[in-house]
Amino acid sequence: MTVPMLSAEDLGKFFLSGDGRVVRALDGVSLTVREGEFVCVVGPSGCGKSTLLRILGGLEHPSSGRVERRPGRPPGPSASFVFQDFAVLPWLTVRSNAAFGLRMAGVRRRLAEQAADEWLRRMDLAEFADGYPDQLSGGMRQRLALARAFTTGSPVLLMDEPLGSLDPQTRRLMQEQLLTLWQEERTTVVLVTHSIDEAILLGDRVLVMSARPGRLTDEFAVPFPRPRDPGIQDSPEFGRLRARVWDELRGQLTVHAR
Ligand SMILES: Nc1ncnc2c1ncn2[C@@H]1O[C@H](COP(=O)(O)OP(=O)(O)OP(=O)(O)O)[C@@H](O)[C@H]1O
Repeated sequence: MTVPMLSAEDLGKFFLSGDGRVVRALDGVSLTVREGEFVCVVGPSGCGKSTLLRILGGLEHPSSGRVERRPGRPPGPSASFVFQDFAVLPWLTVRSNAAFGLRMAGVRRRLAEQAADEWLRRMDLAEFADGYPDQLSGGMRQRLALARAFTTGSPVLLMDEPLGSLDPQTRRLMQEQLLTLWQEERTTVVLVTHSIDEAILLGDRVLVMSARPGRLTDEFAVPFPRPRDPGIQDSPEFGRLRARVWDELRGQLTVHAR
């Protein structure tokens, strides 16, 4: 748990908006994510959470600062993304979608599909393997997106509000499933969410970001032992931590609203 898997030092990011203005999205963001750690990031809308995740995963270059990732073990992509909008490919079968990340990494079809089938089974999607994503419900499509990310065997999963478009009941079930899966896999995860409860339920640490330009303003260690029972959400200790995180986040929202 002590080996750094991913670290960012003094990240800054500027964008040029459509009307020629400079948008400062991130400023002085430094963080270290240890191997096997589950880190959640909360912050006001538009504060740069997705930008941070994209930079951590190498989809975007920072304007300043740097990111260091430990090379993947076993060889393969160094990070896999899971997005809110499922990002499944409608013209590919469910199996080919699950195998997609590995295929893109150059793994032969048969091996990639074997790995995909195993993850589809674990995600209760085995019977849909030959079907297409439009035959799946929203929750099932998001399970498919998770299956694809886990199938890659990538040591780091970067999740951008992965459960954000699910209805509350499905979201709760998915949180429980993610909790169980993570406990089995211990993959290093950075997850962006708007839900404080989700961040505390899933994470080892909750990082709070300021309104734009995004900076990390505070972090909270989550004291609940693993394996975690989703029932902890009803405990007084959970309530107290929720209140502390909300206090910090509300400060940032208020600054933003002024
Ligand atoms: N490619 C881009 N070009 C111009 N501006 C961008 C680009 N990407 C992001 N931005 C701007 O940078 C800021 C941070 O965006 P980002 O999507 O990272 O925020 P966020 O915290 O993930 O937002 P939300 O919570 O609403 O998903 C926003 O003002 C956004 O408009």
